[in-house]
Amino acid sequence: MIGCFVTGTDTGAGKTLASCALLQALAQHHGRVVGMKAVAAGAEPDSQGHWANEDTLALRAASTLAVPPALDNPVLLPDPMSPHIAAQRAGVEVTLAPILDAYRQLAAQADAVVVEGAGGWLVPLSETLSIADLAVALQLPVVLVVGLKLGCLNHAMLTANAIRASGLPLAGWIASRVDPDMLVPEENMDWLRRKLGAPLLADLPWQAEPDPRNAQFTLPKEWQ
Ligand SMILES: Nc1ncnc2c1ncn2[C@@H]1O[C@H](COP(=O)(O)OP(=O)(O)OP(=O)(O)O)[C@@H](O)[C@H]1O
Ligand SMILES: C[C@H](N)[C@H](N)CCCCCC(=O)O
Ligand SMILES: [Mg+2]
Repeated sequence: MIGCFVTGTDTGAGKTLASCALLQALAQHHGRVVGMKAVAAGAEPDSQGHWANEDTLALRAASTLAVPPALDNPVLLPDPMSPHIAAQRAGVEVTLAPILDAYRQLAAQADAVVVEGAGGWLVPLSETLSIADLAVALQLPVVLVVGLKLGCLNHAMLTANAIRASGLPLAGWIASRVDPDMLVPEENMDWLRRKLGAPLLADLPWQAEPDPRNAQFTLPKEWQ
């Protein structure tokens, strides 16, 4: 079973697009791949009028294994804001146990599980819990999505250092070209390639209408 935790340089870095593209790349080698939005903040009614999070719906569309919502999105908070505040406003406390339990159930059915975080690495889930704590509890290798724009070099290095300090391996990184007007993108990519110390798994071009099917991946050997 392959599992990984997708984090980003920030919210809006392109984690959902990258996670969907990663699911599709994994599906070329494995039959049952499933995405998980462990903690979602922000919900809208879906086509059947059920409340759902848009990242969860996108991950579902890129998965080959259909599972109940309690497994691919164990924590759904209505308000689109930092999860610790959304949870407070919903009158709930985010805890690890139900998320770990849902992940175990997914891992028992799937060949590959891609878990998307929320925002960046140190985003709070509660007064005492962060996204990093969740990734550590899951004991998953991490994929870092770098939203390629001015400022991302600092965010990428800080995040890579924090991931390694947590004891988890950085399995690779994905560039998502979120800013079509960025100056010297190739020079920035060159620096990240040399300094992040992990393989570039995919370089997602800027797309007016982002579609995960447009991605070319180089998966780590153990994921093929
Ligand atoms: N390569 C790209 N080209 C164009 N737009 C992109 C690209 N990557 C991401 N985007 C857009 O940037 C916006 C933010 O991306 P996205 O929602 O995937 O971020 P995220 O990291 O998943 O954030 P969150 O923390 O909310 O989960 C979206 O509208 C997305 O479609
Ligand atoms: C609501 C949003 N789309 C994300 N899911 C949550 C982003 C939290 C960011 C918190 C922060 O770092 O300030
Ligand atoms: Mg997302």
